[in-house]
Amino acid sequence: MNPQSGQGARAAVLGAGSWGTTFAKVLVDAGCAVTLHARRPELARAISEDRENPDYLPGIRLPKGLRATADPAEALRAAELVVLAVPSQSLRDNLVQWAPLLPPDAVLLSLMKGIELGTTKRMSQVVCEITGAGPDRVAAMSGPNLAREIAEEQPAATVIACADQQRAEQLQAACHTPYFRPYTNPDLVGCELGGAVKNVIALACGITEGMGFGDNTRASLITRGLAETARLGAALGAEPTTFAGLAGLGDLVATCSSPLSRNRTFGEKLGRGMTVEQALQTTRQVAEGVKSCRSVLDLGRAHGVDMPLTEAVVRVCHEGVPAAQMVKEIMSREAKPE
Ligand SMILES: NC(=O)c1ccc[n+]([C@@H]2O[C@H](COP(=O)([O-])OP(=O)(O)OC[C@H]3O[C@@H](n4cnc5c(N)ncnc54)[C@H](O)[C@@H]3O)[C@@H](O)[C@H]2O)c1
Ligand SMILES: O=P(O)(O)OC[C@H](O)CO
Repeated sequence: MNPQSGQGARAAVLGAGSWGTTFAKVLVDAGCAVTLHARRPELARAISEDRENPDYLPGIRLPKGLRATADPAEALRAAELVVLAVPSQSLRDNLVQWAPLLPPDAVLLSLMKGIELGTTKRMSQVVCEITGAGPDRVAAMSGPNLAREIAEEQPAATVIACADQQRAEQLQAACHTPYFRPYTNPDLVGCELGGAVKNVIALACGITEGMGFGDNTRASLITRGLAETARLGAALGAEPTTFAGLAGLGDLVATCSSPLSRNRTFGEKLGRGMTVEQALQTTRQVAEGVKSCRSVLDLGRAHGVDMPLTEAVVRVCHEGVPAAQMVKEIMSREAKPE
């Protein structure tokens, strides 16, 4: 990548779901040369030739310059920037296959919002572990970024988090368009935690929405969800101000409020009485919080952090506790100062 500016970088985007495809479009619109990797050849063909991803972004016209391939080696050839956009729990397996194909100096950008089950690692930690890349080459992007709105070029902002400020600025330049405004932040831990925990809180918001509760309930969940995210962040060395920013409050508000959110929608189905298995059958895209609620809770427990909303979501999603009982339990917790 050009050391002064990431503009015009050769980029590979691995994962042609809704966010990978949308971000590939953003990069093309910002002037990068982009190849998108889709697992299925027929989807790669539709993206390259019909300029549409009918499975994940139907009706969105993709830019002419966007090429897609089902061959990861072809996507990664001579890439200066490698963008990772697969479900969090499948990153490790995918990356083990892709690692030998990665150009040695490529910058690695994670778009994922989850915590790995079993290891409780953040996605950038998994990337460093599998690829051997140092923290100066690994970054994460997080913020209020519902894919479909951005694919429609509705204005939005985001955060590029990297320990290396110059790297963060390169990435900022690589994806800055008239409709997509990236900020930088050196707090990788805080930005990644914000993205992972908001999915869990969005599930809680969806559940209460499905039960028929309104805006006071949602605002209470957002605010107390932010409090437990910030507590976890403090225990892990994040900057408190990150949680007041786009990757914290910004993403919480967007995800907890939007009918486009897969996590909120999933929660709504649970709140209306579906089981997790029934809800899973109705959705093709990933709702990260369903799995990450357990790893977030494990992370909190390992650091002695109280995360009552996360715990409540785990109980509904994985322990068969009815949503109504969960609400009763949350509301009757010991009274305390804010
Ligand atoms: N969609 C959004 O609005 C959005 C916005 C910001 C961040 N994110 C995050 O980006 C990441 C990717 O999300 P997405 O929305 O693109 O997901 P998606 O479900 O729309 O697509 C997932 C993609 O990963 C691929 N994949 C590779 N290995 C897989 C496996 N083992 N199982 C399932 N799919 C596999 C799929 O083929 C598909 O192309 C998630 O962590 C999500 O939280 C999404
Ligand atoms: O659709 P969701 O719930 O995965 O949320 C998408 C984005 O993370 C919103 O910023």
